[in-house]
Amino acid sequence: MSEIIKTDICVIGGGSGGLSVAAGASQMGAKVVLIEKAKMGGDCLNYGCVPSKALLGAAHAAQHVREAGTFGTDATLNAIDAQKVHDYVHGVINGIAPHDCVERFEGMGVQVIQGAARFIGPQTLSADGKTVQAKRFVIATGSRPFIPPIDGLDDVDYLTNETIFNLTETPKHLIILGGGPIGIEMAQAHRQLGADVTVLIRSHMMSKDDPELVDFVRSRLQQDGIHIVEQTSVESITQLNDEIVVKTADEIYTGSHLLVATGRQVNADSLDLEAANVAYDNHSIRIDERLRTSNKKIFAIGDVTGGLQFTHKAGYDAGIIIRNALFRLPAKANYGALPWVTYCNPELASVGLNEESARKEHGEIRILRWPFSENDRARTEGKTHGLIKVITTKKGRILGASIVGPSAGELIQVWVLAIGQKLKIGAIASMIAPYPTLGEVSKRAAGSFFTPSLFSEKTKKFVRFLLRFG
Ligand SMILES: Cc1cc2nc3c(=O)[nH]c(=O)nc-3n(C[C@H](O)[C@H](O)[C@H](O)COP(=O)(O)OP(=O)(O)OC[C@H]3O[C@@H](n4cnc5c(N)ncnc54)[C@H](O)[C@@H]3O)c2cc1C
Ligand SMILES: NC(=O)c1ccc[n+]([C@@H]2O[C@H](COP(=O)([O-])OP(=O)(O)OC[C@H]3O[C@@H](n4cnc5c(N)ncnc54)[C@H](O)[C@@H]3O)[C@@H](O)[C@H]2O)c1
Repeated sequence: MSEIIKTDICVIGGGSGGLSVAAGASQMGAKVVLIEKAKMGGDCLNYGCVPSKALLGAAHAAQHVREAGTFGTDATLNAIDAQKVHDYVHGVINGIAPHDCVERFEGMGVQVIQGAARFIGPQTLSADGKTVQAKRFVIATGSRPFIPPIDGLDDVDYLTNETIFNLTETPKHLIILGGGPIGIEMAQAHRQLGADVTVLIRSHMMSKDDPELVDFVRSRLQQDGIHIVEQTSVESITQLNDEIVVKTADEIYTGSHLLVATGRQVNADSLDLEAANVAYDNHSIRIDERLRTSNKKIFAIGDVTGGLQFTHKAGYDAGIIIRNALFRLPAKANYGALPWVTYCNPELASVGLNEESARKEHGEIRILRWPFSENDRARTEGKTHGLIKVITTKKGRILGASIVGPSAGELIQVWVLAIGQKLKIGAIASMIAPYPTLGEVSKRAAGSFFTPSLFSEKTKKFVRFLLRFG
């Protein structure tokens, strides 16, 4: 007979979403069981956000040295030690890991089971030889790399986000399949760390972002020396000794390493969801606005629900779960003010509607732009490659904002607040921004909403009229 554990909440998956639910629920007095089959911290800590941003940190450090001459500094980049870069990346992971570890969660009162969970009934699951019965379940099992069915791919040694951060040598020539955030961040990181890089993309690079802003990223990557091939179709892949040969409809590419970054596959298939009456398909577990699955006692959050797949989205979902499952409030998820950022140089950050979707939803819109080349701080720092683009209604309600440029991920936050709080453009235009800061681009773009009426003939006439009275 297996041990039977009865609990208030059982969370499956110890990644960004699951850990947030477990920590919140246990600290608010619920009895919580957390089941994790691999590494605590999930993708973000071990194979995602943290190692990718640490690798980019190392790459940008190398690039700063290469570009130091612009500022009159005589610096030479002598060598990049790939083993030390690897150790740096893993040092960063190890530094954050205690925050997500089993001991910390057990210290909060969470019972952690290390094993793979699978449902054996609508309110029962099994993991590590134990049976767990819970009032509510939360599925937070994340996603894994989607491997496309390309002829020969299964027979070559390819990398994914789960293995690329283990490299201790710089690839001579890295071929990347995919031009989403993983492909683009990894392309720049490896190029700036000394590899030749070719990116092969079925559609356009960063297709979820505004093409006008993506142009800035594309030109910078090309300037870095990255070979980007868009709208191409990979027909076959073979390995000849140490060389990987990728054949497209028009060309043959030969590289030393291959990274597959062609999207994600949700981790739903091994949970025996049929036993729990939870509906799902290859792309996601089906949920309603309250993040309940087709079994109302079982919630699903984060990557496994498909759609937007970000750590802060999984964290936001966790808050919705706490309100629904613990406080019995009918809280609904609303992703209208959920930002996303690709952390290459220049960064590209967005929130809300883009130009195309805003036109579809609102008809007549206003588009406000301000280039970083007109920003004094960007000039002093030599970082003028970029643009802010803001979309409003005719009356000035903010619908969306995108920024490509230095620190875009930081600068977008004022727009996240504005959209979340339904502020009008005048709120940003009237903000006093310290001089000289990059953030002035937001104020200047917002201010441009009023330029046509403020400096119009009508205003001039009115001012001249008022001046007649002394
Ligand atoms: C290379 C890369 C870079 C990224 N960079 C960013 C970034 O900069 N910013 C950002 O916001 N997002 C980024 N992301 C996305 C982010 O990592 C994910 O959106 C986030 O980790 C999703 O959290 P989650 O809790 O849904 O899933 P995960 O963090 O993947 O956690 C799921 C956990 O469930 C476990 N699990 C699965 N099945 C079972 C089972 N049957 N039983 C028990 N446990 C199970 C897994 O082992 C895993 O630990 C990046 C992703 C990648 C791949
Ligand atoms: N900075 C961040 O927040 C960040 C960074 C990395 C990853 N992520 C998350 O991880 C998710 C997955 O990232 P991703 O880049 O793998 O996926 P993606 O779905 O965003 O992009 C997939 C890319 O692969 C291309 N593609 C698909 N099949 C192909 C084929 N057969 N040959 C060539 N190209 C092909 C597509 O055209 C597209 O460019 C992202 O959507 C995001 O949610 C976020």
